Amino acid sequence: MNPNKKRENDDLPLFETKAARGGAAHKLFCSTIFAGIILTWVYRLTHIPESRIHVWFSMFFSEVFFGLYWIITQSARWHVVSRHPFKDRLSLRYGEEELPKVDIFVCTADPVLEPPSLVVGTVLSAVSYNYPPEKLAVYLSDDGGSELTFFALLEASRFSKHWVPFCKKYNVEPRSPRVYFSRCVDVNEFDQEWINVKQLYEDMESRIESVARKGCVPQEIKDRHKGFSEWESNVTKQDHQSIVQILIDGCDQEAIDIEGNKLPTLVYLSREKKTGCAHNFKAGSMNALLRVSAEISNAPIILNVDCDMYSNDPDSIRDALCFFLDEKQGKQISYVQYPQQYNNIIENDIYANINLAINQIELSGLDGFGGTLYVGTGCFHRRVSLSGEKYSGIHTIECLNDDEVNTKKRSVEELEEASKVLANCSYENGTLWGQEMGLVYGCPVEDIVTGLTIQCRGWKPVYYNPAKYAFEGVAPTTLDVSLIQFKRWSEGMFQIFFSKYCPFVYGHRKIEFGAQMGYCIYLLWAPISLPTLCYVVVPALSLLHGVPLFPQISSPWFLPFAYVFGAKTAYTLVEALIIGDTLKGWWNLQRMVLIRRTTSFFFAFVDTMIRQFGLSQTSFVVTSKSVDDHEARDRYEKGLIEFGSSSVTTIIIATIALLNFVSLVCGLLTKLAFGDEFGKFVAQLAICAVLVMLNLPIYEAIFLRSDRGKIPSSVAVKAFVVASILCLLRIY
Ligand SMILES: O=c1ccn([C@@H]2O[C@H](COP(=O)(O)OP(=O)(O)O[C@H]3O[C@H](CO)[C@@H](O)[C@H](O)[C@H]3O)[C@@H](O)[C@H]2O)c(=O)[nH]1
Ligand SMILES: [Mn+2]
Repeated sequence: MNPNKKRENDDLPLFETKAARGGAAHKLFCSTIFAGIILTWVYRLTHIPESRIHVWFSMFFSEVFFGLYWIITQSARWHVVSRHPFKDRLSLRYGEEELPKVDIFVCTADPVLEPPSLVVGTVLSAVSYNYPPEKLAVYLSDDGGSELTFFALLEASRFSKHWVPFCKKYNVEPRSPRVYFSRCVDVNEFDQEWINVKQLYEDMESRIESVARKGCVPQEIKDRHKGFSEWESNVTKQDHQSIVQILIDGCDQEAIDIEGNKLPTLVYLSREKKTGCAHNFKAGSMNALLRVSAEISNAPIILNVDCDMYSNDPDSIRDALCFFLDEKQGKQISYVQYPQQYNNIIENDIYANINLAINQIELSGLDGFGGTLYVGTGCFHRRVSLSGEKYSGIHTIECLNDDEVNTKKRSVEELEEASKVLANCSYENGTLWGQEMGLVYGCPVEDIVTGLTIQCRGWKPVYYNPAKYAFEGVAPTTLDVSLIQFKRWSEGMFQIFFSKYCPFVYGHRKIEFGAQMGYCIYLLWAPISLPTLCYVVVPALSLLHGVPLFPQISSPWFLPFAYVFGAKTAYTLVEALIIGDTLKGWWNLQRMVLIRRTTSFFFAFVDTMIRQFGLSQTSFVVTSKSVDDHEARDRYEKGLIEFGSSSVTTIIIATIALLNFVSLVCGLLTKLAFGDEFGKFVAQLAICAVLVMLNLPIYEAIFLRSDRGKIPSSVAVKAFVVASILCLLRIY
């Protein structure tokens, strides 16, 4: 390292933080909406009717909830910041040999839902980062305890000898061979070498897939690697001993690729599972990874990705390091979170997977208050903060390179034996793992609650959203899977709200108030189902029964209602367009918000309530990342919603659609002729009309479609019955 160079560059920060523009106008506009909201409340309280008070108050309750919730969502829009790292300054300041070690954790849980060929794509993208290989170690945690996954990883360790030098030589991107080769068909970019590597990859993939199809590894293959002996006893997903296999030992001089360069360490881990012994899902797996990696490589920086989240940018480790290594602010940074992005989103994003508002605005807004979320994947951590230490200001780059483990120089076998103990069920008994150490247990969104505890210990996280995606995963391609995911999330978040971790209590005086509010945007997903259900049912029913719920169109009180609705809608639309969404994308999102709120969030609310009375246990339903059904895949690509088997969900969706359709038609027929009546019911007619427009694909799925993804007639009939009963109920 040139000392002069070092000096002239030393004062410059390694990253900068910019505040978003447009503050004042935005704040003024928000105040007018706020005033409108207050006026609607005033109207409800000053115009209480003499009869049917419960109906009136259900509307009032909903409007109060929506109003307060809207205020909460503003917290994430008040102080939006963006971060910009300077990689070039980093490389001027630190030589390659001075960079810290990085451990990469990949989690998988099920060889069927998460096909091993997908998992090794992610692993291969991790071993081929543009980073000194002797400083990298990649760990695969397999909660499925599957020999199929182990076989795939073993294959990948061999293929990496060809893949890593090939990537670096030709600067291949992205570095998941699965994605890379699926994208460029038949471009003989680098001639023979390209063809060779592609052939090697395809051979490997077909071996992995044929073994996966068989469901077991043939004996002659097993005989060739000692690791398979672990599966000689009866190994099942729920019951097996700890398995640790170091497939590539970075310290070994022989661990080199075909060009003679070193390779990163590669480890397979499957922690012990015992029936009757809580394993705490992904949090448990991450904690086992934390301990095992501390034994083997003990890097001060940890990158955590889900098995479907391959690295899309081979340089992102260096970006993340700019935050941790910045002389002034770096010390306090606990984690650097990247957005969750997907590579299978189609143009007509029917399930609204793209999450633009969350990724482009809300997480940056929370970052402005020092409270950006840890979302479980695509996140770089400082090991000490993830393991539970408080921020104390002493963790600097010198400590980062503190390297005592390697000096012990133990053999692979010794390391494996020592690591197995750390991955045993009993290891955590009587310790603070899962409470004060490592990821927090007992919540299906272990990531969110863990991020919160880290912030409350004095650390400051960073959210970094680069133009070039750093990670890409697989988004759900059926309605079922998408709703399962949202149910797990909303349930886990609501559970946090009710636990000792409620940000207003737990975070009091520890994190900023804006961050406490920002958390609640997500923590209150589940209960917002109630006012939403009220708003999609009550105005429609009241319209049918001739009960007006809103001020006359000629009354001045009509204005605040119209303004609040119009301004909020315009706000979300303009925001969506500014951050790069399309009109169609926004419209799809409105539909999905309606569906999520009335199904996933509602079920999550009910289940959380049941759990409060101790009647059920926390669970974690892993989502499927493979679409074997080609017809379903076609429908996804055509933008047709796939209504699966989950009938209760579909009944709710169809009932709401039918109810509002009937109310709108009857309402128009009976009210349109009488000018005075019409004026009284304009708002209710408008609500029904909006809901009917949002639900057009639902009517299509009931009446017009004939494919297998449509709403089955049996479900449609049930929805008819439920809707009719609702219409006949004399609650008025
Ligand atoms: O017992 C388990 C269950 C899950 N996983 C892994 O956890 C990850 C996430 O599971 P997935 O089914 O893909 O859930 P998603 O809804 O896509 O996950 C999001 O939400 C989760 C919290 O609900 C976070 O843990 C994830 O990081 C975040 O990407 C996957 O890699 C799984 O292999 C385990 O390792 N062990
Ligand atoms: Mn996932």
